[in-house]
Amino acid sequence: MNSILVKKTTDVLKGEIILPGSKSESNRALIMQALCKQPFEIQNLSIADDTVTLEHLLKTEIASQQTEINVGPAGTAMRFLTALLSVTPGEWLLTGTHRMLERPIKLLVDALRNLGADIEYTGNEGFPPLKIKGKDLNLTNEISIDGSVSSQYISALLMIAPTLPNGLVLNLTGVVASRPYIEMTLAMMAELGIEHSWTNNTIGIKNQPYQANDLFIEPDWSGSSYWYSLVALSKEANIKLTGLKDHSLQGDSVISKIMEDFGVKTDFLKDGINLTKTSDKVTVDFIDFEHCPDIAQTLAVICAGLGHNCTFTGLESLKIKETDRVAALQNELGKYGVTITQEGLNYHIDCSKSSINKAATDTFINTYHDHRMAMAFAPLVLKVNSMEIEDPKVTGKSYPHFWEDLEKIGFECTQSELNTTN
Ligand SMILES: O=C(O)C1=C[C@@H](OP(=O)(O)O)[C@@H](O)[C@H](O)C1
Ligand SMILES: C=C(OP(=O)(O)O)C(=O)O
Repeated sequence: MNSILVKKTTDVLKGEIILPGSKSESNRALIMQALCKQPFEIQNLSIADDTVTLEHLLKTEIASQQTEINVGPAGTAMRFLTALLSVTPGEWLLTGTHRMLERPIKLLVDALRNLGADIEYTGNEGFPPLKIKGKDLNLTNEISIDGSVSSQYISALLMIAPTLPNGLVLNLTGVVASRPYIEMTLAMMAELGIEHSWTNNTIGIKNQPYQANDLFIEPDWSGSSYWYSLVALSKEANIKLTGLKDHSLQGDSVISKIMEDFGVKTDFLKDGINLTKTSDKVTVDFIDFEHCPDIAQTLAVICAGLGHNCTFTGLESLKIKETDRVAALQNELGKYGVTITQEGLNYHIDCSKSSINKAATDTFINTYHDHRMAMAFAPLVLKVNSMEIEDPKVTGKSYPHFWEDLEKIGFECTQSELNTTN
């Protein structure tokens, strides 16, 4: 496996970055395109590996009735295709990477089975691979699902809902996590003419046709978080992120508000946003990530970089993502003496024994097949002089040109064959 040596060449960051399109918006657009009877265009589709994979699966493998459908590490593709293939005539084996086979899917499979789907586990009960026989789902049109584990299950059900003979009445139980992703799904469906009702915890969608309408994918706010981090950890910075808008479908756009408390100002321009560093002071010590789990790693590293003790909550879903992200953060921040300790649902980040900023340290960062581990840690180089990061290609999952963009604003990134046993 390769690694990348990242060095800073300046403390003053200036430049303009073009982020990839949102992978969440892109993957929804592709599923809806497959469900819509008339063609439409998707503009600014993400170049993320997960989106490229999903597009290939839909337009080539599923279209030509290949039986084995492998989503690789793409969680949304796994969950969205489980629902889509349940209503697509054919016999399918849906599988993914080793880690994907550890990511739970029982709640979604149970919900689909209650609607009438024919799905079997071919490995461990509750986990992919799944053997799916696609058919009409007409056992009932009203089901319940626990909303506290993954919003992806709910988005998957909602997207097929208008194609079900009697539509869908979906009751959400428990505390609904990652809610903005459900709102994103419904908002994009609305762009394609789909009406819904959402009263208390019940979402209703009648049987109705998707209506063709070209979709535009906004740049990725989750990917913007690494640039916010670079600005927060710099001495001086002025970075433009092209194309991002104030009113976004992406819940991770909340990063612009969160970062005000970390001394980063966001100016919304006609064609993007401008980030400037305004202060070294941090004015927040408790952050809830229940509705924006993908930016938790970024913020943990920002706190470590600024030597700021902080309590995080809403991290439950992090344990079932590309890796156990809480454990991964504990291991890698631990290399700098920063600890994360759990107390009930709260996680305390303690920098009192941190080696960051005290002396130049060359540390090897393991990435656990997780794009966000690599990208969340890279900005810390501003405080530690240089670091070596495992498996640079891992960023491809959402942001393939991340290292090139870092070089553009003045970092040296040198890829090398890894000869350690890390
Ligand atoms: O629907 C989506 O596009 C996503 C939903 C979130 O997952 P959970 O709902 O499992 O938290 C998020 O973490 C993931 O990166 C993308
Ligand atoms: C959790 C993520 O993706 P997924 O669940 O789609 O694999 C992510 O991109 O951070």
